[in-house]
Amino acid sequence: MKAVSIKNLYFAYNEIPVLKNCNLEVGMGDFTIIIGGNGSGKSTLIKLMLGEIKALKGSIEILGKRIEDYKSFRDIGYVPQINIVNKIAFPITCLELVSLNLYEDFGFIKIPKKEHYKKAREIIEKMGMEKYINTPVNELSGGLAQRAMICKAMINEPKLLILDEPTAGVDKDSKKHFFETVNILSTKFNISIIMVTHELKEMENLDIDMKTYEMIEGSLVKC
Ligand SMILES: Nc1ncnc2c1ncn2[C@@H]1O[C@H](COP(=O)(O)OP(=O)(O)OP(=O)(O)O)[C@@H](O)[C@H]1O
Repeated sequence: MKAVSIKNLYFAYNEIPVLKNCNLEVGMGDFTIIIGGNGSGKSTLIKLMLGEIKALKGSIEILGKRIEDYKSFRDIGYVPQINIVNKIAFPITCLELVSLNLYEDFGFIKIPKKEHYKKAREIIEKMGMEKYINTPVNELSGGLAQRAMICKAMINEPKLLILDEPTAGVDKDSKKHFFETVNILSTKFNISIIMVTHELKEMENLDIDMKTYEMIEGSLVKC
C-alpha cells in the first residue's frame, strides 16, 4: 500500500488552473519534501489531500482509500504554517491544545476528560515537551509551538503527517531540531511525511533520507 497516490490531478480557482496533471507517489515511511515558488500551488495540493477542496480532475488515494471516502481524517495528521499557530489568541495550554485533537472521543459534551489529558500528557512527554505542558502555546517560541503542533497531530497516531511550511520564521537551531524530530517520526515510527518547505538548504546538512519534488507549472517534478 502507498501512503499517497495522486494521479493526473487538476485544480483551478475561478477557472485559473493551479494544478495541472500533478502526480505524486509516497511510500509508507517515506520523507517527502515539496518545494516551489510562491503561488505555485503547494498549499492547494495540501488542501486537496486534506479533503478541504475537491479536485476537478484526477484522483487522490491516501493509505489505499480514495479521499472522497474519508469520513474521519484521524489517520492523517496536519501541522499548519507557523503564522496560523501565532493566531491562537486565547491562552490555551500545550496540554489543552494537544488533547483537542481527540474531540471525536469526547462524547456528548465536547470537552476533554481525564483519559484524554492522560493520552495528551504521554505524547507531550514522548516529544520531550513536558517542561511546557502547562505553558500557553502563544507564549512558546516558534520552534516549540511547532513541536506542540506536532504533538497535537500525533495524538491520533496518524500514518501520514502533512506539514505546510512548518518552520517559517523559526530560529536556525530550532529549525534543525524540528527537522530532526520529524525525521525520527519517519525512520523510527514509519510515519510517512510530506513537508512543504522553503528551507531545503538547512535540511541538506542533516542526515535525512528524503525525496524532493518541485512544484513547477502545476506539476511535481522530482529533483
Ligand atoms: N481561495 C483562493 N481563491 C483564488 N485563488 C487562490 C486561492 N487560494 C490560492 N489561490 C491562488 O492559487 C495559486 C496557488 O496558491 P497556493 O497558496 O496553493 O500556492 P503556494 O505554492 O502554497 O504559495 P506560497 O509558497 O506563497 O504559500 C496562487 O496564484 C494563489 O493566488
